[in-house]
Parts: sequence; C-alpha cells; structure tokens
Amino acid sequence: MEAAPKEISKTKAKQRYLRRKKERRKHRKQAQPKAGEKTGVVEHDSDNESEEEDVEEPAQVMEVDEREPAVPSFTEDTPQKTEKRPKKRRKLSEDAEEITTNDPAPSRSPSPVAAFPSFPLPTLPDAPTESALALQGLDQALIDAEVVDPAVVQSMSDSNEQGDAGACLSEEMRKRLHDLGITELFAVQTALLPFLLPSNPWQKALYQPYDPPRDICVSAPTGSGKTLAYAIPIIEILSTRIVTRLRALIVLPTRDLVTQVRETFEAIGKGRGLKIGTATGQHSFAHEQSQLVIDEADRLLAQSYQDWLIRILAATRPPKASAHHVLEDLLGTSSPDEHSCNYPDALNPAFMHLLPYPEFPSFISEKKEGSCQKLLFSATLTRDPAKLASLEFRDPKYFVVHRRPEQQNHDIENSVLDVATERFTFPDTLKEHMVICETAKKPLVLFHLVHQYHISNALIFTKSAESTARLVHLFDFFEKSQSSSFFANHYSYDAPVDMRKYVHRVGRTARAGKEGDAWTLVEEQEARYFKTMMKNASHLEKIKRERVRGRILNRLFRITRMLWVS
Ligand SMILES: Nc1ncnc2c1ncn2[C@@H]1O[C@H](COP(=O)(O)OP(=O)(O)OP(=O)(O)O)[C@@H](O)[C@H]1O
Repeated sequence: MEAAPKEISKTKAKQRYLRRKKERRKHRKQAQPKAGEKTGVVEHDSDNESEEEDVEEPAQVMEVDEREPAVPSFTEDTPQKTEKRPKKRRKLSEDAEEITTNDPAPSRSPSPVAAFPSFPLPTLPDAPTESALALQGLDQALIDAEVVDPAVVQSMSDSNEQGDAGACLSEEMRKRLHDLGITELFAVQTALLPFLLPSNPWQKALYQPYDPPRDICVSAPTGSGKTLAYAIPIIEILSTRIVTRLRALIVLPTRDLVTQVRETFEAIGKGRGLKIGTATGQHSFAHEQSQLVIDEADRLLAQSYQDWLIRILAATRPPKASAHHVLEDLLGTSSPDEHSCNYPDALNPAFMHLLPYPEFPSFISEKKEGSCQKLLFSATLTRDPAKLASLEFRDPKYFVVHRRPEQQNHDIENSVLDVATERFTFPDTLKEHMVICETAKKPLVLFHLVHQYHISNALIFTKSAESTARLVHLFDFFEKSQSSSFFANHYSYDAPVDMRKYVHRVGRTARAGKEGDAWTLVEEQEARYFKTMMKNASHLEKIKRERVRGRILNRLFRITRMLWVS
C-alpha cells in the first residue's frame, strides 16, 4: 500500500528525465550544422542526471573511439558514443579548413589553426680536425720553428761563405774535426752552428746581460749528430777564456750518456785548454756559467727527482742584493768570506752586486740580466706547454729536423704538426722488423734470427735483469759484442710500451747515416696494442712483419732440450 505513491513519484521523475533528455537531444540536433556531421565534442550531463547517464565517462568514450573507430556503439544509454572524436590533429585542421571555405561569415567560422613554426633539428657541430686540436695551446715559437731537411749535408772544405756552418769555425776546430774523420756537417749542425757562433763579435761575447741570447729547442732524430751541434760551439766560445770556471753545464739522463758526451768533448776540445768534468753532486754550481745544455730533454723533464730543474734554474739567476749587503758594501765593512763570489776574469755582470766592493757605476737605464743560454735537445721533443714553461725560456727558437715520410717536399706547417702529434722522425737508413710469437718461444725466435742473419754484433733490450741473464746463457756472442760502440743490429726482446721508448731504442742503431736493423719481438697478447701504437704514430707500414715457421722452432726446441739434458 505504501509503495504506490513512491512508484507514482518515480514514474513522474522518470518522465521528467525523459522529457529533459528529449529536449537536450533536440537542442543538440539544432546545434549541429549538418546531419551526421562530426563535431568532436563530448557533452557531459549535469549533476542531477541519473546513474545510467554516468556510464558515459570521457575516458571510456575515448578508449572506445580509439580502439574501434569504424564500429560505433548505438545503444540508447550511450548516445555520445556515436560522436566520433577526431583521431588526429591534422584531421581537425582539415575540418576547420573545410568549415572556413563553406561558411564565408568570418564570425562563425573557427579561425584556422596556425601551424607551429618548425625549428631545425639539433645537429652536432663538426668535430675539429686532428691538426686543429694538435695546434691548440701549442707554443707560438714551435709553430714558427725553423724546419731543417735531414738529408742536408755540408762539406766543410767548400764552406767558406758567410753564413755557412763551416765558415764560423776556427781553423783549430776544423783541423781537429778533420783529424777525427769529420769532413762534413750534418743537418742539425748546419742549422745550429751559424746560430750559436754568429759572425758579429758583439754577439760572440760570453756574457750579454744587456742583450741576452735566445734559448733554443731542437728536435732531431736519433743519431743525427746533436751532441756535436752543441759541443763545437761550447768549445769554440769557452776556449778563449783564461780563468778556469764552471761555464757550461750539460744535463743528461744516464751515466752512460754522461760518459759518451764527455768523451766527445774531450776529443773535440783536445789542445784547447779546457777542463771537462762530470758532476758528482759534491761541488756547488758556481755563478759563472754561460750555457746550460739539456740533452735527452724529454726524458729529463719526465723525471723530477731532487727538483733538479728548479735547483739548476735558481743557480743560473743572481740572488737579489739585500739592503744590508749594499750598506756594508758602501761602508766597506763586508768581508770577502760572506760572499760566495770571488774574482773571476769576467764575471757575469748580473752577479756584480755579490762582489765584496761597491758596484761600479753604469748607465742607469742598463738592465743587467743573467745571460745564461739554455739549449734543449731531444729526438722526441715534448710539446707539453707545462713542461716547456717550467724551463723558463727566453724568446726560444725552435729547430725541427724532420721530413714527412709520405711527401718529399716538407713544408713547415706539416712538419711542426708532426712534432705536435708525436709523429717522430726515424733515420732514413733504419730498417725495422717485428716478429709476433708465443711468449714461451721468444728465446728460440731470437736464437733463430741471430743465426739465420749471421749476426755477430747486436744490442738487445729486455725488461728485466732475469731475462738478460737467461739470454746471456743462450748467446755467447752477446759477451763479445759488449765492447763494441756501434751496433748494426738492435733487438727489442721485450716490446716497448710507448712510442718514445721505441724511438730511443731503435735509435741505438742506424746512427750517423749508417745502415742498421731493429727487430721487435712481440708476444701474441701484446700484438694488438703494439700495432695500434704504431698505427697512431703513422709508422706501422714502416715495420716489416717477419714470420718464423713453427717447424723450425720445434726443431730448435728439441735440440735445446737435448743439450740441456746432456
Ligand atoms: N758531422 C759528422 N760527421 C760524421 N759523424 C758524425 C757527425 N756528427 C756526428 N757524428 C757521429 O754520429 C754519431 C751520433 O751522434 P750523436 O750521438 O751526437 O747523435 P744524437 O743526435 O745525439 O743521437 P741521440 O739522440 O740518439 O743521442 C756519433 O758517433 C758521432 O760521432
């Protein structure tokens, strides 16, 4: 009984709802420009609509539209599903264009969607070339280097013209060199001698504190005659001195090299009244030096033991005169013992204030600078700006003895680039070989090579004393060759791990224009690294790969075992 009014009210409400629904549908139809035209708009009913209307959730509609665009649902409860949403923005814009053309009234037509400006896609900038990178941060003096062709040779007999390397040598020096069998000057010597021994007498002065000489850096291949290039000028300049003082200091990385260079100086300076000594660290470095030579510079600069460079450079600079000393000097109360500087024949004027008497007057504008000239030599000259800066060069001049292997006409820029990118120059007379083999078979390979090529004179590099000891047992020829100064053959029994080391090792042969062979035994596991290193230095094609047949090695192995057992 009580349910009746409820049913009636429900029916009324339903009727109201259906009426409103009908009205809405009618409005919607009127709002549509054409029957069946898609608007892409999904309407939502107001809050007072029944639960059935809530079925039309926008997300669901979109989902249906996207998945089944061709099969729309026509159920009465979800009328909006008949309305298709535009799938793509392009479609919408096409429709918009259509509307614009069909309906000329500007107020009613939707304005066309402005296309977004298209921005160019981001692209990577071109990578800088290897040469551009190599030149970055390079010392300008190196870029302006004087490039010398290694093939240049100058005979001393016909070099009498002004500017010729031979012409700047004294008669005594020419005679001495001739006695030593040196009749021509090598490329590095032809470039350096006129620079270090100028014809102008003012520039020949030992001390030039008002116009100090330029420092020099030399990059020249191994065995190209760098030692004579500085030994000759030092002897020529110092042989005119009367009082014995330490005037030139040559810094070398090993004792062997010290002995070698000392012998060269003794041979060239014979009869010139010069004393040549080797530094043992017991004597202080006096203030009178005029030249500082750093040979094998890259190796020395790689070592910083005992701060050798800082100490030596400090010794080449005069200490500042303290006010106390100046006063004592003026009053004449200072004792000579307080000063380390005694009475040389010609004291570097930069050190004058250390003398135990007042400084004699000179022009006030005269700037007295130390004039110690630095000469730097290397076959693998560093381009590291930090290392070069640590040498405190004064207006340096670079000499690069280099020829590009692929082009005979060597131009300055490319030669400097080769130095900068560590593409080193090797002697023209050097032949290089490599053998890739198993680690265990290396001694046999070496043994075979020595006997196959009838080698009687060779220098062998190993990485440890144990390896050397083992090889000494195997090769009695090694002992015989120890006394020889020139090795026609060089073997890297253990392959070097960096290019600079390789250059210096193979450079022990093919020196001074003589023929020489360098062999490198590469273990199988090192082969890839070694080849990449050579390829990066553009040198791989210069090394000939040799093969030793397994059959030969097996036979050698059997013989060795038999000898060992017996
Ligand atoms: N003008 C020359 N004529 C003949 N022989 C020379 C001449 N100059 C140098 N030599 C000889 O060449 C050899 C190599 O010279 P030097 O030791 O000076 O080479 P280097 O360039 O210093 O090599 P490295 O960088 O490997 O030390 C020496 O035996 C030297 O006597």
